[in-house]
Amino acid sequence: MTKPKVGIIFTGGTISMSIDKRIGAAIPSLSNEQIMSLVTNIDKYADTESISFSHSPGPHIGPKMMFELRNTTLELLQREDITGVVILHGTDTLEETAYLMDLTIKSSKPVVITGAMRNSSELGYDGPSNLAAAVCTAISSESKNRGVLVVLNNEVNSANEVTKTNTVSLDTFKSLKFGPLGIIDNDEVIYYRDILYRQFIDVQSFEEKVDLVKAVAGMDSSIIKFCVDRGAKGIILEAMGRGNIPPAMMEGIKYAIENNVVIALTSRCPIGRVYDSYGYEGGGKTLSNLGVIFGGDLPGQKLRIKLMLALNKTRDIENIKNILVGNQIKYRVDTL
Ligand SMILES: NC(=O)C[C@H](N)C(=O)O
Repeated sequence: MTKPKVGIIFTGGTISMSIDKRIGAAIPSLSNEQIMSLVTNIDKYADTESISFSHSPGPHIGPKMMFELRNTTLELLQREDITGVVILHGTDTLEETAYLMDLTIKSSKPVVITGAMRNSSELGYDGPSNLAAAVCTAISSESKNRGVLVVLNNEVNSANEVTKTNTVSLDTFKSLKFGPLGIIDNDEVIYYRDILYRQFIDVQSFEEKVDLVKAVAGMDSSIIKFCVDRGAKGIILEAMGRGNIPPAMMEGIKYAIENNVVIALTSRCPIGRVYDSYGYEGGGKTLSNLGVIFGGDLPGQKLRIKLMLALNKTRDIENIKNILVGNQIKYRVDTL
């Protein structure tokens, strides 16, 4: 019987690291072959093809590399002999890469991103088990049409929903509102729920100049003005609670909007949608009246990725709003 073939793209991250004795800290060091050799018995399940993309820690991967990785992934997905793609990635920026790829790849084949929280010098290195679980997920026909998936600690999460929640735990990737889509048990992926909609933004590039500003108690307008003056095209405002900011930031918001900088707002709370429910100075209503877009329930770093893509497609504020929070360009999973 022919086995399914999985393309495995290596980008770096802790899964490829060991402790360098001279530095006394972890750096990328394992070769692709060394990592693969630790995933014992995987050849019984799938044929694999390794693709070397980079040896980068997560924080060294920016939107440009994410987009290149998306292109490399697309090339693999277009091949008939490839059943699915697995990507090894540093966990620090994994959710941003996963989300960028989820929004820009329209394929029914599984794309699964994994990593590790412990490097290969540590007791309990979780790289091999995560990689094995990712391959099991990529070869399952059940994984088709579910968008980009994040697999660590034997859980499958949607790129759309997942975020890194814990600096050290193996169980760090969480879909905070509704939990994982499924689990990997006994080398098999079992789904408990589906995502209703996926979103596709048809772009070949992204707008680089999008900043993120977090609102803190007593903050003024200086950071927002700085972003505008150095050429930001968009700013993600990580506001307080339901979507409010200190009054002294209002001047900066007005300045940004006068200068055609798109402001999209999300909350610094880890769970919940933003809404313009407060009318006091700096409250959500005063922001939406100025033209600030209320960005749903995404964490700031993911809303930033989405705005970067949206700004590459259109500069029209209503169209941008539709891409960020509208329903019309979302497509049902089963239409693929
Ligand atoms: N666990 C990890 O992969 C964290 C590491 N700092 C990285 O993102 O490369």
